[in-house]
Amino acid sequence: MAENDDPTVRDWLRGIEVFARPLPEFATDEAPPEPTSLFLEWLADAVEAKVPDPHAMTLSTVDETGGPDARVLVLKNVDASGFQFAGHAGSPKGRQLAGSGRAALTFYWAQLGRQVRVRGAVRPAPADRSAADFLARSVTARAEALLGRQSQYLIDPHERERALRASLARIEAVPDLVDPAWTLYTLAPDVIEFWQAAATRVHVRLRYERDAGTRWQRRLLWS
Ligand SMILES: Cc1cc2nc3c(=O)[nH]c(=O)nc-3n(C[C@H](O)[C@H](O)[C@H](O)COP(=O)(O)O)c2cc1C
Repeated sequence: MAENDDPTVRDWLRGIEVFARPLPEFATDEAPPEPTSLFLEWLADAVEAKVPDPHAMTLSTVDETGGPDARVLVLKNVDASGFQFAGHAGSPKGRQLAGSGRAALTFYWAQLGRQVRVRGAVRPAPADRSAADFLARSVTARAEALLGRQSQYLIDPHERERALRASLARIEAVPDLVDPAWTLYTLAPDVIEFWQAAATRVHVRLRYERDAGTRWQRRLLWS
């Protein structure tokens, strides 16, 4: 059978409805001059609509060969400096962020038919802020991070259990132990797009682009 030639799967996928629910209107002429307040408004709407894990987002990066990579992370904060998230500097995403210095974030809030896309330069936060983020994590999450082996092959699950126990013991002995490789990153956006689905399929798109200064330009996009 040729690739992608299974009519059962194709028909099954085609039969799944998309955007078949009441969706909000997006009055772009009422959008604020800067995107942060609109993002926070949409995030609050997602919380209100009980979207599961509304602060989960896809972080996209490129590796040293230009190959794309992506994974889901939680958003830690948003302020005038940008979007913050945290991870291990020695992980694949940490190495990719250090290499290219740029990334993209994607949020999708299905209940509301809303997508937000963010692009920009990424910088590590000062060590004290990364440390504070690390110490705010659960003991197990800290113990796991201290292993510094994220995304490596796991050959022996028993070795992982042993290493985790040793890591937990280190934290018990020194409760404010910090992994210096745990890093809070800030993505300073230069482009943010707000995308609102419509049942008519005439979707509404508004893109904020930062000009050479710090001002934002708002532009509608074809859908
Ligand atoms: C909902 C959700 C939230 C996650 N949050 C984080 C996070 O905040 N930081 C993190 O390093 N990994 C987080 N992960 C795990 C990442 O998706 C990923 O597996 C891990 O960071 C390794 O990625 P890498 O190999 O690209 O470095 C989360 C996964 C999910 C599904």
